[in-house]
Amino acid sequence: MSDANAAPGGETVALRLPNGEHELKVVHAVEGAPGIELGKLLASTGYITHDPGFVNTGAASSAITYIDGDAGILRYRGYPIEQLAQKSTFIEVSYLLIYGELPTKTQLDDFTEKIQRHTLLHEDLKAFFSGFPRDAHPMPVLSSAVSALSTFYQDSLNPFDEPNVELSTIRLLAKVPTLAAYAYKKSVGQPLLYPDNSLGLVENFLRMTFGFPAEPYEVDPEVAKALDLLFILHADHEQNCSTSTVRLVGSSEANLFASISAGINALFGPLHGGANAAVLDMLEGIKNDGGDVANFVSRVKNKEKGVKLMGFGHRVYKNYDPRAKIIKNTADEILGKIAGGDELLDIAKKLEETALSDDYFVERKLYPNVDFYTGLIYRALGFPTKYFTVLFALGRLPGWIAHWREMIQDPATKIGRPRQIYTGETERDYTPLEQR
Ligand SMILES: CC(=O)SCCNC(=O)CCNC(=O)[C@H](O)C(C)(C)COP(=O)(O)OP(=O)(O)OC[C@H]1O[C@@H](n2cnc3c(N)ncnc32)[C@H](O)[C@@H]1OP(=O)(O)O
Ligand SMILES: O=C([O-])CC(=O)C(=O)O
Repeated sequence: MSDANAAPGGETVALRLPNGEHELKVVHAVEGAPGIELGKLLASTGYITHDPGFVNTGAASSAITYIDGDAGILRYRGYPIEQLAQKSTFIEVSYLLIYGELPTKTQLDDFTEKIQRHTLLHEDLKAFFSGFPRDAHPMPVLSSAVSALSTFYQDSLNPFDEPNVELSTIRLLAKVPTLAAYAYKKSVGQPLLYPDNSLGLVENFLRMTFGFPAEPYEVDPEVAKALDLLFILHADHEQNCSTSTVRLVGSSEANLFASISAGINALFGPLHGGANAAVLDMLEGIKNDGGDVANFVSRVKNKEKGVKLMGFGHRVYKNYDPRAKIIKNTADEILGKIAGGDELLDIAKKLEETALSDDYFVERKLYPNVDFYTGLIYRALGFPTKYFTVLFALGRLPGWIAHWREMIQDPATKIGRPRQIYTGETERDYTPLEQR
């Protein structure tokens, strides 16, 4: 086969397959990222591409988030993550991701007000929380509750009914923080609070999580600011596992609530969003073993079963994750202000330093990802480890919604349906039970 990647956009190159020579058109979807219509060509010739983990499969066209993994660049709708982190707010970023442009003041006020009006849950939905076991993990509690929204808003299940998709979007942005706070309250056995709609989205969530009914709760502005920043940094990451799940489920024309619930379940795993909790467990384990970072790193390099450097490595970033850079730079400040420092932060930094000067990690281009430093901040804000991935889900919600809407509106969308390479038995005859 010719070196197709070397050909400039618009040209055709020859692809030689056992069934003949084919012309392959080279397309440039994004500057610097050549795409080749190989998939379409192979499908037409009957070949199946074996790509476990979809390492090299472009499953969608998207105008939402741009990543250059080699250069460590992340942009939402063209805006660098560094600028958004410094200047924007989570609610504004949510608007940007979903509608494509930064809002005007009137648009932002209107969006904020709509969300504030929809934060309440139906009383029957609140009753779900008493059905889960007390020690239930808050992630499946959240995904079940989001799935249950489909049963309360049955008028909003048609994915092509635009006004109702808009309403479902607002309902999700408004109600998921309430559901997330209730998942927390359930896990600590405390009473649920009604939302206070005079508060902003993050402040309201903090109050419902840490406040008590009929007691005043002062939101610490430093805590709200730190959480808002983390939500911005998590808000989208193109075709990651949970977003791809949302798109895959939605490609069958399943409704928005069902698709987001599936995304929450995909996020739960420790190789994806669950890594933020796994990092903290890892750091605590190292601390309890006397802080021997070098020993832990050699266990990772020896590929000891179940031992990985959690919060390290990424499918797309082969350079420092720009979000991890921002979080690392702010962790000292935030932890200093809120918790007066943190011993685990010192272990994390030592771990990073040891890994980044080791050939094993250098050769494999393994750097800290978004999950490496976040858990330390969540812990300082008062969240238990088990709850960290729920916070990731709150941040990722607008990205999931934006992708679902983009997918539903895209005429090129087809039901997601990968093929397989069959490795089982060839045809054989049935043996009656008494002869086996
Ligand atoms: C929000 C997010 O989802 S960010 C990711 C969060 N997940 C984690 O932090 C979990 C730890 N990291 C990982 O498991 C992986 O790096 C993933 C899942 C993120 C990416 O996986 P992949 O792109 O499939 O990379 P892959 O597993 O092929 O790794 C390539 C090589 O690096 C090694 N490697 C990758 N990540 C790590 C790690 N965290 N610790 C040790 N070695 C690692 C692999 O063992 C493999 O080595 P090999 O070539 O000797 O077999
Ligand atoms: O993009 C990915 O593969 C993982 C992810 O969600 C992120 O890094 O935020």
